[in-house]
Amino acid sequence: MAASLSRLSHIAFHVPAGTGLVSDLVGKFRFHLFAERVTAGARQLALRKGAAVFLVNERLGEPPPAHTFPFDPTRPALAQQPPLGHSDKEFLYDVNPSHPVSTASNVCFEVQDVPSVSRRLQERGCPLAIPPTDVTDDGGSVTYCVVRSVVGNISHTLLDRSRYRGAFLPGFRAAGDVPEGPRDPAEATHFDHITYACPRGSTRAVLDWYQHCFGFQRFIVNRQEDAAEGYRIRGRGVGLQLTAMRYGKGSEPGLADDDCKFVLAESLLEPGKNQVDAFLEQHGGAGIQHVGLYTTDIVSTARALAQAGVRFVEPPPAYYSEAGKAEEIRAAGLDPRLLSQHGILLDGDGEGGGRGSSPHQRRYLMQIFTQPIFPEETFFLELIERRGAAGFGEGNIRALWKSVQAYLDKQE
Ligand SMILES: O=C(O)C(=O)Cc1ccc(O)cc1
Repeated sequence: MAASLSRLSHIAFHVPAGTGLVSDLVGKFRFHLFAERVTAGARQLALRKGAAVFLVNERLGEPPPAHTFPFDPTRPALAQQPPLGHSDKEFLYDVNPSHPVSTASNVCFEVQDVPSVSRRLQERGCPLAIPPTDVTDDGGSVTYCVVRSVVGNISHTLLDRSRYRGAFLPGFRAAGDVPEGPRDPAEATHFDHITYACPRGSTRAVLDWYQHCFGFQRFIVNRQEDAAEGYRIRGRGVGLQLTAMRYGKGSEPGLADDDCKFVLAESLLEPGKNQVDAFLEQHGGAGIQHVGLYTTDIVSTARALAQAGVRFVEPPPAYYSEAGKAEEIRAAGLDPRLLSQHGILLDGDGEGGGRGSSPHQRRYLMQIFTQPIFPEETFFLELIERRGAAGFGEGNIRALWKSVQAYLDKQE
């Protein structure tokens, strides 16, 4: 039997000190710092927004921050590790990825029984980077292990925190201020999805690995999707293949609405620059390209984050005047001017959505994408509000793709 995952715990970044990630997450994205661990060589900070938790691992005492490190995308990433002077024991609960650029590289899950999950993974041929390990402090103890995935630098920490009552994990102390007052309108509730940028032709092997090791199951993101190939959007300058998967929870058959989905994105051979290939080149291989934060009120969330300084990708100028777009937005009970003011995209996912359907059938989603949050064209965040649509829509993806392509062309 595959190893069974209970729920997503957090997503971890690895960055050199001084990248500004923590101050951006707090000041612009309105995450709240709630726990920290500091050693001579590392700072680990846990930040929360609703149920979405990021762990930022900062390497201290390291010479140049990522944007001044002379990264050469034509050489293999692993040959270019910056000259670090710290031991790989500095980061608790993770392997040290020593990645040449800032990266989100660990998706951590809670599991019920780490030793049994580790045994199952080993039986399935998945070697552990860190075997089952106990960590204890005054709040109790946690057992964890780490497995490296088959995708670029992505690892998975698997942990059992059922015997722990502290702020986050043993070794961390509570930090930051607990937010007071009314609920923040910019609040996001949880991680909706995590999208991996994958090299061309690798999706099948990735799906097989997650299915084999963790019992992930494929799910359909759009009615137009081909069962063998995934959802392919191509032509007019776009070439993208999406395949989605999600984890089953042991004996529980379905997924709760707020469970995080995983999306594998590959570029298809089409002329011009694109977001997936730019990621692979500048990140130095496959990895987590973006994370979708779920909100129940995307207009308020986007407005609050923009006011705090978050920079979003601007949709192509013609997006809101495309045939039928304004009617589609009005039919959803929304004001096209309001969405265009904020740059929010609206689309059906091909399942009873979109134009021409009667209002009670309409299922749609709204999305807005941030610009990359590091100096490279790599990781970005997304806000997503779903009204019945569980997948993704072609219109939104085309709009994002075109905007990014125009931007990348200007960078030449
Ligand atoms: O729309 C989303 O959030 C997706 O996850 C689909 C997607 C994947 C990769 C891209 O470069 C752009 C869009």
